[in-house]
Amino acid sequence: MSDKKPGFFRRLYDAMTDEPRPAPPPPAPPEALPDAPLAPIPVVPEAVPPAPEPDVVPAPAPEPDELPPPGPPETTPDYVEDVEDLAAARLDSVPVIPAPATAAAEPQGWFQRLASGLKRSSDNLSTSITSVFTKRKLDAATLDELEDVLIQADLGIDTATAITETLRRDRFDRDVSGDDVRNVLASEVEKVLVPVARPLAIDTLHKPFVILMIGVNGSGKTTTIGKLAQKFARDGRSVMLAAGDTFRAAAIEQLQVWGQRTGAPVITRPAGSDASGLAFDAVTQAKAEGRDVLIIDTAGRLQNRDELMNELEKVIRVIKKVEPSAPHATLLTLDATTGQNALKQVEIFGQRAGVTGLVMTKLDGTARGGILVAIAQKFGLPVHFIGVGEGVEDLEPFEARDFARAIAGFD
Ligand SMILES: Nc1nc2c(ncn2[C@@H]2O[C@H](COP(=O)(O)OP(=O)(O)OP(=O)(O)O)[C@@H](O)[C@H]2O)c(=O)[nH]1
Repeated sequence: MSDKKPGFFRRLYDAMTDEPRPAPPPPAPPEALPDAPLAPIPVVPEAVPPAPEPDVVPAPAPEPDELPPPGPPETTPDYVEDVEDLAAARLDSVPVIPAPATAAAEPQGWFQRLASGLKRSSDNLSTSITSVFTKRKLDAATLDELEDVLIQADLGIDTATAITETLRRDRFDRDVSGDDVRNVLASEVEKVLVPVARPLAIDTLHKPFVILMIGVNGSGKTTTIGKLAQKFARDGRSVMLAAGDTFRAAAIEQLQVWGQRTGAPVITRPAGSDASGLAFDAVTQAKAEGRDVLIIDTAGRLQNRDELMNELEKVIRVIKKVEPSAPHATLLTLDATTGQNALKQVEIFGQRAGVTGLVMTKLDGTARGGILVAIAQKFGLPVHFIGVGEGVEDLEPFEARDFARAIAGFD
């Protein structure tokens, strides 16, 4: 960093935290790429409509008597909430671009879906960048303003600084257009994302390969399980699902519907049953049947609810009693709309449950997609998939370049 006066958000952040910013951990060692996808099998011949179907599955909102409400936890550090509030206030002043219609007349490619899903994030950024770079030579004040814009877009301090420092080095005192800035933005974001964009490798030596799906309430665990089951079934793998969200009857039914669609048997117990007992039975049965993949759902829990996190630890201990190497992947689903709170979720779930990879959902219709960059920068955890809608085709493996270009607003 130079000795320039930092921008407002940078100063605010620095004033509110005296925690040193940890260097991101080195990326995990490379894994073998997954097997090449096999030709689709006729397990699910019909097109799968967006899930859940309202007439079959009730809306998956948590039941107030049984679960804490979804949303940010009470333990969010003050500085995060303050920065988030200020950022939200600024972002709210930007015109809202409606979320893209899900039923397009022509089927879109993945990049188009990603770009239109991220349109609110990229439009907010582009609008703010354009307003900073109107007929100006690049000077220190402009760079400060740009840094604030990038921090407000949830990209994180380190990425914001990298972008402004690149511009300072290469373009200081020269005319710079919004497009120039967006190009630097795309390239710096891609640099951050390349090490974390790693496919979920299914190690066929494990039968079953056990995937544990965890996250806060409503973050998209069950829907993601359904989408993954569909992908695995298409790849010719035999999949079993375990309805480990035993808190909510609706979650059990929701998973059963996905099981019917994908041809995967679903292990269930009555609502209110012990989740670790169900996990034990599911691993035992999947082993006995020689299944390729077992995906275990869990109840949504806020990361600051200690007793619920204890329960999650117990589920993992019990799984290990049947298969010591399992779970082979512990995937944390993150709802992109929660913004800065997602950082806390990664930290605490990582400590308590040994998260091995991330799935970020709901990148469609949020202006806060930049948070994925801050998470990648801070934790270096693999990001396996991203979701930009409720339909089965709206979850795809995470690609650094596509995401970087989409968030910078390139088509
Ligand atoms: N727009 C959008 N909605 C999504 C996406 N992923 C999931 N959803 C929706 O988010 C809502 C919650 O998803 P669930 O899969 O039930 O979430 P969950 O984490 O299992 O919820 P709990 O069991 O309550 O913890 C559902 O209405 C999903 O259809 C996504 O990528 N985009």
